[in-house]
Formats: sequence, structure tokens, C-alpha cells
Amino acid sequence: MRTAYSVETVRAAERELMARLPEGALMQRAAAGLAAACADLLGRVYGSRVVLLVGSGDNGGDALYAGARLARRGAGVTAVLLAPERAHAGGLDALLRAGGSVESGGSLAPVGTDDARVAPGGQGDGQARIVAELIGRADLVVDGIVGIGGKGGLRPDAAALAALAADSRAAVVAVDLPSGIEADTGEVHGAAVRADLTVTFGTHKPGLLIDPARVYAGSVRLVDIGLALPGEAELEALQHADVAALLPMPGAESDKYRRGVLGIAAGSARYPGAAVLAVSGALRGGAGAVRYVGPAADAVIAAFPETLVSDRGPARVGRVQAWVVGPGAGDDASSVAEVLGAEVPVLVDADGLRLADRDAVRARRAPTLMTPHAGEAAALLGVSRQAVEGARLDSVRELAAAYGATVLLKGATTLVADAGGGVVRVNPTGTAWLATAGSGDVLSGLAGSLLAAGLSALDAGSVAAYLHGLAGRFAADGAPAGAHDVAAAIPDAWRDVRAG
Ligand SMILES: NC(=O)C1=CN([C@@H]2O[C@H](COP(=O)(O)OP(=O)(O)OC[C@H]3O[C@@H](n4cnc5c(N)ncnc54)[C@H](O)[C@@H]3O)[C@@H](O)[C@H]2O)[C@@H](O)CC1
Ligand SMILES: [K+]
Repeated sequence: MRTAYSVETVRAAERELMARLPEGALMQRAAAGLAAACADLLGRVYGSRVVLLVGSGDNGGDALYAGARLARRGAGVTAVLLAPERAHAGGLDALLRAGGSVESGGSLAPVGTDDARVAPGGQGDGQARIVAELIGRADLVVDGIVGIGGKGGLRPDAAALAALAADSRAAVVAVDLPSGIEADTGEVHGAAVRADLTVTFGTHKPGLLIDPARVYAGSVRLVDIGLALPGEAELEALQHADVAALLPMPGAESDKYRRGVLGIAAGSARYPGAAVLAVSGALRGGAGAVRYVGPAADAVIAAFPETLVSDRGPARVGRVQAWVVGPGAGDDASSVAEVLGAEVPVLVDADGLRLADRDAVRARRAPTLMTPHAGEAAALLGVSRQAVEGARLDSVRELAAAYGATVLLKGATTLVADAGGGVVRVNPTGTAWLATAGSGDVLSGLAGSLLAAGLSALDAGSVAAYLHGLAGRFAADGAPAGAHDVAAAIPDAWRDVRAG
């Protein structure tokens, strides 16, 4: 399990550890890990050109000490100081003693404007050109502008440096996190550094795993500095071993009923394909049997003759261990209401989200898993799609609380949150290839199967997202794939997870 902790928790753990260690020991651990990651990225340290972007906090201190280590190995290292008089004194001293040099970067943005670009003719014109040339010629830029002490998007002088780094051909390594992102939420308010690699200390921060900030982080390397973190994380990402342990496996006594029967109320005359795709996901999710209820029975049987179909309403078919309702359901509100009345776990997706009565969901005693994409979540919350996409963690928690349900918010970093708070799961296997019509229907069926097998809504949602993401990668393999192909690749995803 990969976990991420809030800034507050990290600070508390740091205080506790610092009290037991000689002064500066923690920063040396961080700097050693950072320098090693930079050296790996550079390949050859000797003769390389490294520029450090240094803010006035300890994040800049990490960058300076790491820069000193690289300078001792023969790199040409220059620190661009945003606030020369407040730069970390010990780090600066170490860099200068190792042969590094210093430039001022504090007056690059035109005074009195919000324009982040370096404007010729401004107060620091000559200096701005020197810094721009340095960054333009660098092999590596190290972003030590701001770490977990940051608030909001970058200030104009820092944003000017971030823009230069983005324009340069240098690799960009962020120290702890890309400066300008919100560490606790993954939100990005204004300018932020775009890194190729982020070297983070002690634990992942939530923002490194959640969009949109995750994209700014590039790949992430965790450096152990000895922090002891408490039991419950803010965020967790399942990995192969966690998923393998949760997959339902048939035992000697299994029959189709014990393995779980999943009911699917989906599809319409207009959207029969949604029903077929939901069933295709369900059959690959391990359910002993799938009962289909709705007007697309002919299409379902044609594609999957093993499906049990019924033309009665959901309330009158035989027993099931879980329901999926909503994919392609059009305006069939009565099926949604009937399914919500069932005393088994229910997954509500697509049209079902719009048709589900909030009080009926809240009144349910069995688990409910809602699976909106950002647009559907926005409609339920009464906000814009952009508002949801910009604040995914808050949005998923708010929706879960409002409906008293577990919510899976789809996206490149799918989030799953329970109603009662607690740890939120983030899916690490997502891929842009999954943004294809019908892919959500496959996910519904798959997650529904796992609910029928007895997994909690949080586990069913996060295991399904994991397998679905992996299947999407296998199906696409560098070329576009349809939802049907994603469903067909789910068995490969299971095998891959079980192989470890
Ligand atoms: N506390 C510890 O024990 C350790 C901390 N470490 C490093 O220390 C960092 C935290 O250091 P600090 O608490 O000094 O804080 P930071 O260095 O993260 O940030 C504080 C500085 O950033 C400026 N700042 C804040 N928001 C800004 C914005 N939007 N634009 C531009 N500048 C902004 C502030 O004015 C302040 O000068 C961590 O992220 C990590 O890199 C590591 O050395 C490991 C050990
Ligand atoms: K940083």
C-alpha cells in the first residue's frame, strides 16, 4: 500500500523525530536522497550544469545541500536565490564551500504587475537575462522554491523562474513537491513548477497522487528520512499485493450462488450497448451468475448467452447479492427506485445517478456505491465540472457525505471515499486510454461483481478501478482500444495482479 499523509501529520512526525536527532540531521538525509536522485537522472554528474531555484525556507535548504553534494562530484552548480538575505544560511555556506556560485533571482518579475514572465526593460533586466541564460543552458534545474510551507500558486518572481524552467531543455527535479501545488489536496491555484521527477521526503503528500497536481509532479521518488507516521493515512493507493489479497477466489465449496449473483438493471431501447458492456465487466469480475433486467435482453443474450435475463422489474426477479443500476437506463426512474429499495449492496452509475432520490439513498442500510465522472458529480453537487476537476478530493468527500454513500469519482486519478470520512483511496493504474465511450459501463459491472462477492464498497470500488485501469493499459498497449477490448483484457489484469 502506498500512503500519503497531510502536512499537519508530517510536521508533527518531523518535530518528534527532530527532537531525538542532532540538529540538521533530517535535512542532510533529505539532501542526500535528493542528490542521489539528481545524479541518477543526470547519468554523468561531472561537468553537468545544475541550477538550483532557492526559496527562503527549508525546501531551499534541501536544494542547497544537495547542490553542494553535486558540486563536490564535479557539477557546475549555481543557486538562484529568490530572497538572498533569507536563504538557508547553512546550505548556502555548504554550496559556496563546495565551489558553487550564487545569483539573485528576486526581482525578475516586473514590479507592480502579475505578469510572471521576465520582461526586458524591467528593474532587474540585466540580472534577468543572466538568470534566463543560466536556466536555458542547464542540464538540470532543481526546484527548491517552496515545499510543504507553501500556500497558493507561486508569487510572481517565483512564477517567472518556473516559466523559465518549463521553457528550458533541462530536466526539472522538484524538492518534496512541485512548488505552487497544494500539498494536501492536489489543487493548483495559479502558477506551479512542472517537474519531470519529484523527490519527496518521509511520505507521499496527497497532492502528489491526485490530479491536477499529480501531473505537475512527474514521476515521484520517495526518500525515507526515518519519519514514524501514525496508523491512518489521508490517502492510500492499492498496489498489486493489496489487490491480490482482496480478489475473491472460488473455494472447493463454491457454487454460483456462493460466488455471488449480480443483478444488473441497465440499458434501454436507445442504449442497449450500455447493458452489454456492464454485463461484460460483471462476467469478468468473478460473479457466479449475472441476472439482467431491462429492455436490452436480446442484445445481452446475443453477446453473453450465459446471462440470466428477465423482463420483470428488479423487485420481482430472484435473489441477488448485489445490484448495478443506471448505465444507459435513460429515464427509467422506477427501476432505480426499486433497486434502491433492495436490502443488498447497490452500485448506482450514469443515468441512475440523476434518477436516484437522495433521501432514498440516505435511507439505505446496505452499502451504496455511486460512480460518477466529474460532470455527473458536478450536477449532483450543483457546481461546475471545472470546480469538481479542480478540487477532486473535496468533491468526492462532499458527495459521499451528502448521500451517505461510498463515492467513486472517475478520472485519470479515480478517488473512492466512504461517507463516514476516513482514508480515501486513489487509483494508481488509470490511463488516458480509458476515456472512451462505454468504459464506465464496464467498470460498473466489474465493481458490482465484487460487491456481490462480499467486498466492502470501498474495496469493491478501488479494486475494480485498479483492475479496470490495468486492463485499459493492456488493451490499449500504445494504440486506441474500445470499452469492449478493455472488458476482454480484465482477465489479463487479474492474472497480472495474482502473479505479483
Ligand atoms: N521540517 C523538517 O524536518 C524537514 C523539512 N524538510 C524540507 O523543508 C520543507 C518545509 O520547509 P519550510 O517549513 O521552511 O517551508 P518551505 O520552504 O516549504 O516554504 C516556506 C517559504 O516559502 C515561501 N512561500 C510560501 N508560499 C509561497 C508561494 N506561493 N510562492 C512563493 N513563495 C512562497 C514562504 O514565504 C517561505 O519563505 C519541506 O517541504 C522539505 O523540503 C526536509 O529538509 C526534511 C526535514
Ligand atoms: K519544491
